[in-house]
Amino acid sequence: ESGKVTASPEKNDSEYLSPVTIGGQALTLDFDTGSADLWVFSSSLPAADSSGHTTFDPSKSSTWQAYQGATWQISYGDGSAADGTVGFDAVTIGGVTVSKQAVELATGVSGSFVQDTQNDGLVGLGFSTINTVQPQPQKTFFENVMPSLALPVFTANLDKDASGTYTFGAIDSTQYTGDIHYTPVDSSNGFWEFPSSSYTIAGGSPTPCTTCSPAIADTGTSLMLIDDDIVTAYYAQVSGSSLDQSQGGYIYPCSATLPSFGVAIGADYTATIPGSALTFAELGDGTCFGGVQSNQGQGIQIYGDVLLRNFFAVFDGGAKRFGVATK
Ligand SMILES: C[C@H]1CC[C@H](NC(=O)Cn2ccnc2)CC1
Repeated sequence: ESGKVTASPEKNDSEYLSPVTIGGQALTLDFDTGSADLWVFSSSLPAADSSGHTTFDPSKSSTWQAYQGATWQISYGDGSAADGTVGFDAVTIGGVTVSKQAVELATGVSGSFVQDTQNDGLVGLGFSTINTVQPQPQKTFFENVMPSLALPVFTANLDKDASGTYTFGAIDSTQYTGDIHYTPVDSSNGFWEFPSSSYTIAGGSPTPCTTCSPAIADTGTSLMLIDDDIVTAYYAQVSGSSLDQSQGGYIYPCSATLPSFGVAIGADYTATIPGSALTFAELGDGTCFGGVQSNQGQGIQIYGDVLLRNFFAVFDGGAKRFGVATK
């Protein structure tokens, strides 16, 4: 089997939201390859926290099975967090169903989730070694459905300020051009992680960097969070740019011309993003906030939506590899 769903961008393409049905209830969730918990706003949340959101009410699902005593709590790279209880229910994405998927009910959510009223929760598409359910980590939707998919893959075809597609179980050749360039994935940290040991700024042949941190493909992160030395070298090419503490990153006059930025996807492909696609947001006073920002020395580079929306991306759970193609 295979299925596809729309991925609709929020403002500034900060996240992409997709329709999911759980126990017959429709919610709008953020597919996140950088985590492995499927959690939803629940009817047990305080009304002040769930106001504006669609909530899942287990008492209204005839197929809900509570997982007595199980709990979960997660915190994300942007400082957001959520926690709660667990059960099992039928989860359908694009017509593909897992009959007994672990569904984590939020009884607590941090402020940024409360405010993001279009987002009713997350579908983690990382590896279940980082699932936070206690006493027993639970498998992701993709891990559960993989054996019944025509191909053990899902693809992300995100777009700039336009709806894209997530597809499970097929690689739709109408969604990309040329070859798909794959790299093996090291899933030992729970991420779609691969080496990225060269880069380009303003084109040219790639600069090797033996000290460059490995990278992860993370649909749940808006920006590209890159090793500090590379980010410094990038904005040295942007006239009028500066590191603005209050905004929390590099800003520049929106009239500036940004150089292209290319990053290695494994050993033999450089994914190059044109400068015109590297602004994340206009701050409203003629300055712009860059899509390339520092990873604050985290020892991992996070290739989020600023990269992914420029390519067709393949997450291959069968061969444990990640691939990109132009489109
Ligand atoms: C080390 C990495 C740090 C960045 C992590 N990404 C996220 O936190 C993405 N996200 C999801 C919800 N809100 C933000 C992935 C791990």
